[in-house]
Amino acid sequence: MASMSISMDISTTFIGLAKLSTVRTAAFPLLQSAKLRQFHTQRFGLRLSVPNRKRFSRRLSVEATATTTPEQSESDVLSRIPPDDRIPATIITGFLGSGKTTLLNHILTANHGKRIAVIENEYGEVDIDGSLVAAKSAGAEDIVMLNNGCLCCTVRGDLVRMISELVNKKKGRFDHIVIETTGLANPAPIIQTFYAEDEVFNDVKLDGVVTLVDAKHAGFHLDQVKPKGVVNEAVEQIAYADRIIVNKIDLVEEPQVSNLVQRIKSINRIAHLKQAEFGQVDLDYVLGIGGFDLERIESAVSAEDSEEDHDGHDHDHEHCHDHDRHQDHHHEHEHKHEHDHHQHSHDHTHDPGVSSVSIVCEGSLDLEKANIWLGTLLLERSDEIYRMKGLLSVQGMNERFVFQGVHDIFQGSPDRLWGPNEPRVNKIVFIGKNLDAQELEKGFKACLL
Ligand SMILES: Nc1nc2c(ncn2[C@@H]2O[C@H](COP(=O)(O)OP(=O)(O)OP(=O)(O)O)[C@@H](O)[C@H]2O)c(=O)[nH]1
Repeated sequence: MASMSISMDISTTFIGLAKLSTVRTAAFPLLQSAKLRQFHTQRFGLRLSVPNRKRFSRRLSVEATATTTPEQSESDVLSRIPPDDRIPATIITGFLGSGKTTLLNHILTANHGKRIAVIENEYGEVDIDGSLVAAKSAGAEDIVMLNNGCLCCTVRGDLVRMISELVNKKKGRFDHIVIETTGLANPAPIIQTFYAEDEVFNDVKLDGVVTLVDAKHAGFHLDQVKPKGVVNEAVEQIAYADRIIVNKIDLVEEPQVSNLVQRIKSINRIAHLKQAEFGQVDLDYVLGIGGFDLERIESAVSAEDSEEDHDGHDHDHEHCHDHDRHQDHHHEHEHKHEHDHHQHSHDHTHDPGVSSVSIVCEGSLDLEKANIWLGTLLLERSDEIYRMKGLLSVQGMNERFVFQGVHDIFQGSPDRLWGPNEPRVNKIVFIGKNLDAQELEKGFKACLL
């Protein structure tokens, strides 16, 4: 994989992407950082919520049966404990662009003998991750897309239905479910689904939460000071992890990785942590972890939680983002959680400045123009453009061109050939702060021939 600096020549970068099979552009070293350092460190205050203690305790009741009957022989006890043959599910989470799909593809293409069903949740209505996963996923039994909202919020009910459907219609055809969340998902409500929803709990057990952390950009997201009541998703994703993968270490120097590792440990001391490039970890690090232990997390964060005022108040979450094309996200979400010993309330809102803009249009791209437009855009806005993904139709190229960007780094490669009757449609999604949909669409369309 070649790398080049945008400062060399913006106008050759995008063309380079199109010509080389896979190219990473490590760009804008000057831009990144002064701004990053001025963010304050946010104190982490995890609020772990057990949605329904009674239901959650069902999981414990099996263990209680085993330990509260000492007079019985071990074999007698064991015979009373139904084997847990529920299907394991792994949640892959991590901030935008941290490498979730890359890890998923690694899982799907590796030789582990497991038949895996995938639930893919994309932020924005254009299904790009699904195409990228599907293209490489010889190992996947099924890939189901959840495109109309963020799993942790509006489509949580859909997740329940989807899991039930998978189980009811395809039981026996897969051994493991992998769920990739959006980069902006707060994992807590997703985790809770596995304990709170009968339809899920009876057939599926949460095997583990794997969080990808982008070694280059994570510090920026962790430092972001959110408005009062707004969840810092990057922090929560680390907080809820069983396994953490500090990914993309090829993009940074060792001291930066060490600092980040310390930082992560200050948020979550109990998760196992590995460093990786392109999500390349042993599969037994991420699959077959053996159960997400809600109580383990709960006790680990109780010290921080106890510093909050918990006296008998409701716990409301409110998230705002809407996934209409060319619009800022605003969705509202409210759910109440009951803690073991007390109730409390917090308003959780996804950062209201974060939005996605999706552009879909037929036509062929003029690379020269696209290059100049994109280069200029990123020079000015790379801090605020968290993520770009595109499936592009490039003039003179027979293959689809897959384009990915995370802040100032972007990468592209030709994908499969366009089908003979397949419309050459460009799809590009931007996720970031203060995006101007009209401006982006205008700029992109101006690059079409
Ligand atoms: N240099 C480098 N690039 C990586 C690494 N891992 C992933 N990438 C690239 O980073 C980009 C984003 O990776 P994805 O796997 O799509 O990230 P994601 O977390 O699924 O992204 P979202 O779905 O947008 O949240 C892609 O271009 C990957 O090829 C890595 O270790 N090093």
